[in-house]
Amino acid sequence: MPRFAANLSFLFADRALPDRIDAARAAGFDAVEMLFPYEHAPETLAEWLKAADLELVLFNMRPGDWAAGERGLASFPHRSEEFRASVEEALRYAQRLGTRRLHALAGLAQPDDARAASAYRDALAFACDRAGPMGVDVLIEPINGRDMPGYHLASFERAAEIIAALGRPNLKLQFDVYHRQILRGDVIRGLEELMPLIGHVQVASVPGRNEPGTGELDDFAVFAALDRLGYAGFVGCEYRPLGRTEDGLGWMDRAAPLSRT
Ligand SMILES: O=C(O)C(=O)[C@H](O)CO
Ligand SMILES: [Mg+2]
Repeated sequence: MPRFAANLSFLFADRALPDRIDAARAAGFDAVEMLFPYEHAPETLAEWLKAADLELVLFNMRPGDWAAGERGLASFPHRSEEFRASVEEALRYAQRLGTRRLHALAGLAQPDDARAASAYRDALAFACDRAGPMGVDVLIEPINGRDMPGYHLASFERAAEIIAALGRPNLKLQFDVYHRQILRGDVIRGLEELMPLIGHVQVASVPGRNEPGTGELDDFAVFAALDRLGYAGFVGCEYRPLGRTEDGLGWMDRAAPLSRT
């Protein structure tokens, strides 16, 4: 079964970050991911993670003013300096924390806005060229318009086209099973077709975005497909627990009965 990473922006969210880290370890995770690490110095985060023997496998570049509703900078031509600074900052964190995957959020701009599309490609090329020599992948994630209305990247086909067009080996797809099911369905076929492009997978039930196994999809069949396809990366648990996180982790025993100690 795949290796699961606890998303610390979603799981154990009723406590402070150091306690979330400890809780993830206590629950049997070896790896974690989070939306944004920037409230804490990288040295502090590195200490907390080391003490819990956890790997931080993914986080996002700064998205602009998240609290004000911004959802990324990469598709705004007039904010390219800010985007580039966010790449440098994320790479500083990644180097200190040993993180090999950074998600670049596109921002809220119509998918058919040609200036936004061109700025997005330029921004991704810059990020990849900076990250490549450091062994870091840049990820792009199609996000459904119900959760994020107006998001620039709302199509798996378009994500694949951008990856092909840019020709950067470290530009990868973040395949979130939850978004895929809402945007497109055909999840396992999507994994089969897109596997060579996939750098990270995330999971949550549909439609509730809760624990795997609580929605309309057979998430365990999806995990089995990842194994069959030889997926060697992580599956981020990016779901909203229905109750206390610990009380809802029974799905992990069903998914990977031998991996929790
Ligand atoms: O919303 C998601 O699915 C994500 O993975 C992003 O990081 C959004 O911020
Ligand atoms: Mg996601």
